[in-house]
Amino acid sequence: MPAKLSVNLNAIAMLRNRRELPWPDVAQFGRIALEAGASGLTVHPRPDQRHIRFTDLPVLRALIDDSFPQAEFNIEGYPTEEFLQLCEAAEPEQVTLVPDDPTQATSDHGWDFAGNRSFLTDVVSRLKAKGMRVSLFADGDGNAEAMHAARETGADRVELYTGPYGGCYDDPERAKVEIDRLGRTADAAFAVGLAVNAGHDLTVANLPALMKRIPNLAEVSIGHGLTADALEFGMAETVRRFRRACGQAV
Ligand SMILES: CC(=O)[C@@H](O)[C@H](O)COP(=O)(O)O
Ligand SMILES: NCC(=O)COP(=O)(O)O
Repeated sequence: MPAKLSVNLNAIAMLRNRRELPWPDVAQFGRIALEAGASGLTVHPRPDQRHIRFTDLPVLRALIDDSFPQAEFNIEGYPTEEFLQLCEAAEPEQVTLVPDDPTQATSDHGWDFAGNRSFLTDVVSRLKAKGMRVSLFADGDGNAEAMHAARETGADRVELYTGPYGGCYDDPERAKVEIDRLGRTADAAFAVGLAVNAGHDLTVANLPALMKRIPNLAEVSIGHGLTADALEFGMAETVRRFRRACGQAV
């Protein structure tokens, strides 16, 4: 079964926020992704709104509802009261809870499930009562007990944090070690009845080996690598368009 692809729009939003201008248009890039067959859109609104702004959420919700009703909206973040209220207003199909500190540059670890059992159980139950699927960001460290504890919170899925694997792009031997750890974590998650997502620093180059070890991955969410490829593969045509606008014969 192929994994679903949810396109993370944070990097597009970060480019937009460099200027007080409405481009690149986050919703337009979401539309392009969904027209190209992506299964859904992911955003990770951080408290300082440095990339996704809270006002992006209803726009993306409307895009999916009006034009891509089969697609899913996935909102990721640390479950503050503000974040939970944003989710309740945007009604994403999936919420991915991430143990981020507000000052973190990006997500870099999964939950301590045992240490946050009661907090996570309350949050999961609040979101599920409103019909949202809940996924919990998890280290891919092969810890089977952590998957038991994740299951006990009532969550539906875990999202394996693949950053350490993504960081092995120039070290195939270390990549094999990380794949093995991620694979053992996924096995433990499946054994307790959790479905498994994965994300962070995934690329066209590193996805196939991950899919081979975890063929039942439900979904991958990808932003940074996918946006980098979009720039690379769209650059030549864009330069030609600008040359035409300069009056050049192209
Ligand atoms: C949970 C996760 O791995 C992604 O959401 C990642 O944190 C993207 O966030 P940034 O785009 O802010 O780095
Ligand atoms: N959940 C991970 C995600 O949405 C995207 O992470 P990245 O591809 O931007 O590293």
